[in-house]
Amino acid sequence: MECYYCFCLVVVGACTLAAVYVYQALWLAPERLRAALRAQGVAGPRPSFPYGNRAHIRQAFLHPRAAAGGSSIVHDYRPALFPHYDKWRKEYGPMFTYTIGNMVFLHASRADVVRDLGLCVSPLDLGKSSYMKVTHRPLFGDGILKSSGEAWAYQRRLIAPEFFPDKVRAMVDLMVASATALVDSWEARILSCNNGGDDGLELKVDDDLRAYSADVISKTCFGSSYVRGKEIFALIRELQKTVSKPNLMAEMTGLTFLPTRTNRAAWRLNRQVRKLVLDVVRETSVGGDRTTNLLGAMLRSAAASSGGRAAAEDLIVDNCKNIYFAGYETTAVTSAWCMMLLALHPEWQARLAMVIQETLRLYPAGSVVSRQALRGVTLGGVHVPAGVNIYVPVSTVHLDPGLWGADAGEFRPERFAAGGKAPPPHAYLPFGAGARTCLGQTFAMAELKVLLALVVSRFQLTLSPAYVHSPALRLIVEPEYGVRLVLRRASRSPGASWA
Ligand code: HEM
Repeated sequence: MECYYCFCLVVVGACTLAAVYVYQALWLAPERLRAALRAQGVAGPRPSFPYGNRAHIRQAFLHPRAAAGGSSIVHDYRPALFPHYDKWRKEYGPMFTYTIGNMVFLHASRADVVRDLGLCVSPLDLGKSSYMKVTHRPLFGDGILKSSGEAWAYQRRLIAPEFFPDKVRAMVDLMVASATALVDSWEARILSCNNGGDDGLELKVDDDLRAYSADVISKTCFGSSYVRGKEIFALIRELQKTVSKPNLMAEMTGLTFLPTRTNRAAWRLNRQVRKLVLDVVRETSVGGDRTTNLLGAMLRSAAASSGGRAAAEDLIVDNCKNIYFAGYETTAVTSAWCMMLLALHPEWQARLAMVIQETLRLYPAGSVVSRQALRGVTLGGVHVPAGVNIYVPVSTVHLDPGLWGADAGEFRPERFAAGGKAPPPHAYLPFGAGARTCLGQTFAMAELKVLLALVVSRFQLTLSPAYVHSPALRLIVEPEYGVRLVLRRASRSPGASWA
């Protein structure tokens, strides 16, 4: 009998301890962070236990989203994609706090916060936001995009030199060859579908632009041909779709081993991608030290490291996936948005560089710049305690009439004209901000310029009446139904300029 009481006491004690631990982790710890922000005047919606403000977010999404076509295109996609941010910004101003599960967020759409992000130069100050890290693990692993601290700094040092301007210049010929193959194929399709006439070709350009982007990344960074990379890209895109919905329970508990349908699909895709990447690695290894591309740099670093074979393979596979994702989707989607805007505003088809910049302002592929304070930092005059996730909503900064003027929501590439009024400081961040800005920025701009210059020199673009304007968030902001254009062969070269 005594034994029974002892057992009951142990069970009750263990349950109480577990309950206290859970309450501490899910409520008291985040409440301390919220209190520190509240004390400095940073307010926000009241969270409830245990999911924080998740119900408020769901409610905000209940309103029907706008989809528009033809002349009724509105560039501001925030009411459709981020209605909760819009609502809270109206209630609490440009800096507010909210909570998802036990993760506390500081939402800040102010240029001084962007400026201060740039001042936090130590990898120990700010890391990447850990929100969705568990959900996205199959897609990003511990590669450069999602890692923090010294692990991130090491990978940045390893990868950055591969995207220095002289390296990118050496890649331009490969970009031109890939872009030429694409426009040649479009021209051939126009000719074959019109029997040599020029009534134009209706085309959903997205998949072809993805193929171009995949070809460029594959050849320049990995030396493999697109034929080999094609399978990897298709799998990564499937993986991206599979893990794009937050798995809140896994985020709060860290438990990822449950064989749910999503988990099983992600594991399968992950195994397939790993195998294919390692196949490419084995082929590349034959080139040994002579391989001068990104993959070669990673192979040399892995060979020099003392971390063992599994760690070396992880470094390579994770970063190949990261670069495929970072450099493939982003550029393909930006070029699709760019062609949509050029079709809508044909008068700009001869002046491209400003158009690319304006496209990246209206349709930045990365919708937020996200960080997590690894130790206390000061941003925009607010002391942000360690553990807080900092989200800068890029489109809100880009569309702020206080920063960009009353026409902030309109397509006006001339705002980037050389010699014109300079864009407002710390208010343009399509490639991120601070120490973690996009490594592929020069590469991406070169790739976009090469492609668009060739496209507008060969074709006149108009928007198809079938185009439906519906930006959708799938990790990056994409045209939900693709970009449908009508392409006609240009009667003469318009002489696209980089003005
Ligand atoms: C239009 C095309 C692109 C856009 C809009 C874009 C945008 C971004 C953004 C917003 C970030 C996060 C920056 C931050 O958190 O402050 C990022 C990071 C990154 N991007 Fe890009 N990117 C593009 C193309 C590329 C390409 C072509 C590559 C490589 C081939 C690339 C490689 C990377 C890498 C490695 C990082 C991680 C940097 C780090 O965390 O240290 N990106 N990019």
